[in-house]
Amino acid sequence: MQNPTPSVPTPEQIRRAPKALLHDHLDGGLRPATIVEIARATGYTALPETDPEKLGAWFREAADSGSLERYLETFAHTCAVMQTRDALVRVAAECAEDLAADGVVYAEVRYAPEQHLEGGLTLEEVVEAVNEGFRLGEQRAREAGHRIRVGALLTAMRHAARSQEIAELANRYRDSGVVGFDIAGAEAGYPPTRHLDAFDYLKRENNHFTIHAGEAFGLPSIWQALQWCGADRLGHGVRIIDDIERKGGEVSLGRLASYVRDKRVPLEMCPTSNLQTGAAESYEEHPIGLLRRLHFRVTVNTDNRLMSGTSMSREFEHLVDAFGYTLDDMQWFTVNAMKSAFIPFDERLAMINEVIKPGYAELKAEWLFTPGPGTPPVASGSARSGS
Ligand SMILES: O=c1[nH]cnc2c1ncn2[C@@H]1O[C@H](CO)[C@@H](O)[C@H]1O
Ligand SMILES: [Zn+2]
Repeated sequence: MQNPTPSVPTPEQIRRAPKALLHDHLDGGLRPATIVEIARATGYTALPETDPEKLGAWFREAADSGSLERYLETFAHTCAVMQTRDALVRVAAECAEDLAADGVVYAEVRYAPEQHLEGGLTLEEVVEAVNEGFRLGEQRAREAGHRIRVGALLTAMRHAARSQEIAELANRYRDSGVVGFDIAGAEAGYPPTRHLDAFDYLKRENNHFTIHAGEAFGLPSIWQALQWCGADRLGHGVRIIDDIERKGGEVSLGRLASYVRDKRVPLEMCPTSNLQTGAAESYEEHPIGLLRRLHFRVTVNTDNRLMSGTSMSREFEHLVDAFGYTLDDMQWFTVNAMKSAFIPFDERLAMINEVIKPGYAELKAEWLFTPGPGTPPVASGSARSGS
């Protein structure tokens, strides 16, 4: 038998492969059945569908509009059912369980605490409820035979004016479950420089942050996020492709693209989400293919599992179909993500060396133990030697 590697992984191998996720919205990943149940229990009557399957389809279709603004409108319904302590604990626990069942071993999950105050919770109570949910989900995952570690990123909404407050909140909880900060929401008209105070504060505190940039808006947004705000990572960053010129087989990088590659700035790419908001045309044409070839620090992410009907495994399946990626490529993306995580260096290294690499090594060795064509069938029943 020949070593079939490097071969295209099967969906089952993709699911079992250890994965690291840096960009996933808590309010973009609820189970449709949970939305329906919480809506019923809390008296929220504005859901467009009350059958879970139809509701899931509604989210995918409504988000599939080609515009980031329309995509974001769908979050009104998920946020509406995330206004009580119990709901937040439940949603966060299910998030950790769902990611773990999909083979995610490390996740940074983000949400905007300011969007969960309508039921009377304080910002602190929101953070504590979500943290409690993540711990519960990690424990349930362990009981089900999966290992996952989840950290929270606190998001400030870019159209609002609470970023300083949220940055302080992220700093206060940095040793208890919160690993960093982010800004999200409509990009056009709301440049990241509106929130310079918050970023300056976090830098002075030696804390970490990522910025949604270069998704619906182009290079100026990426440039500001990096050179004015000092972002550690870029949420999406797909438009960096606008600073890369291709003529025939020749590729040349502009100053900003060079900077991003030279400084190993992590790009949190979310292919399916980009197709829905119009930031990319198809998986085959998604900039991730070129950026990976050019050795940018690219990572693969889900963004919003509910709105995009996706999971980490599904994102990888699409990329495997489009680009023929192998387990080695998957490992490369996963190690990139782990290197770019906001937890301490020693923990990242241990995750790479003790969890991710052994996980891929095991999958890559599977061909050695699959029975070849000449293998005799296993005898069943009474055929015992010497009797
Ligand atoms: O792809 C995105 N781009 C910008 N903002 C987003 C995206 N996905 C979700 N959110 C926004 O982030 C908030 C906190 O999780 C969500 O409520 C949504 O408004
Ligand atoms: Zn996002």
